[in-house]
Amino acid sequence: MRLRFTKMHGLGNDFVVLDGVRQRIALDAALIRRLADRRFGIGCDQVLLVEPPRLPGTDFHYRIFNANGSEVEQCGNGARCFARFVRDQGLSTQDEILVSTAAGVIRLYLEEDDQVRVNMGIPTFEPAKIPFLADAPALTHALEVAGQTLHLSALSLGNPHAVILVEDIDTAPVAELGPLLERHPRFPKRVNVGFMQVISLDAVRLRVYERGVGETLACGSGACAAAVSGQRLGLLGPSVRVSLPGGDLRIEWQGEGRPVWMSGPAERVFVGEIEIAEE
Ligand SMILES: N[C@H](CCC[C@H](N)C(=O)O)C(=O)O
Repeated sequence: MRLRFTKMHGLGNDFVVLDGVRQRIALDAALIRRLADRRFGIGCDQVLLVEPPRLPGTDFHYRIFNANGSEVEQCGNGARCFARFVRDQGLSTQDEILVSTAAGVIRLYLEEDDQVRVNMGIPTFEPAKIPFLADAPALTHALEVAGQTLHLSALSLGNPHAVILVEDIDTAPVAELGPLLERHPRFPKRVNVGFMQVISLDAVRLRVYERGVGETLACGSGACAAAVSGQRLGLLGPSVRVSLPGGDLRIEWQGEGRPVWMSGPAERVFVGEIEIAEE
């Protein structure tokens, strides 16, 4: 069977986007891993599946799969590419698109200058969503990792994030600490790990070791998690430029109980077809 796909990226965080509205697609973890494989498949950090709406008042459903085949609740860079995809494919003519995900409903806005703005929902510090915070939602928590005591913040944007403050992201031990934290027992659903260097009240540099992938060139939900954590620590204001290795995102948050807004680009790279085994 031939499966049509579109290759896209948000600041180098790259995706295979599948139209599940006009083609019937049965995805399983093995097929996801094959599509994501940079040698034996197409290659991407995540596979995004566009599906017909499941909730009244929404325009689409959005499923997200990490390269390791795990299905997850949220993908910020992917949401921007989702909006660009449905417009380019003629699946929608709207500038505002309401999409249900495993984490709830997100609202996407296509803007003139090829930017996409996303209401990423309200960050939560509830232990039910981020069990790490079961011992009271303090602002930072000490955690022993590889003989070091790390001080990290933790929160959920639908998907789980830990954020560590570092002096310089260029020398941050991302490759060493990322995998150890990603699968630390205190994060039973594993976790995305952000290493944040605060530059000023409205600018940070960030690297993210993503759950189910490894370090990516950018992480939209990770940028939101970093900006929210920094604001709660009194280090950042309500509007932050987050500079990731792949480029910059603008993140805005008006405080507890309010949604986080993310603005940034979404690019299409190529379209193609891949042979997959019949069902
Ligand atoms: N690795 C993430 C999903 C993708 C998030 C990232 N690509 C983004 O732009 O938010 C997780 O397992 O929760």
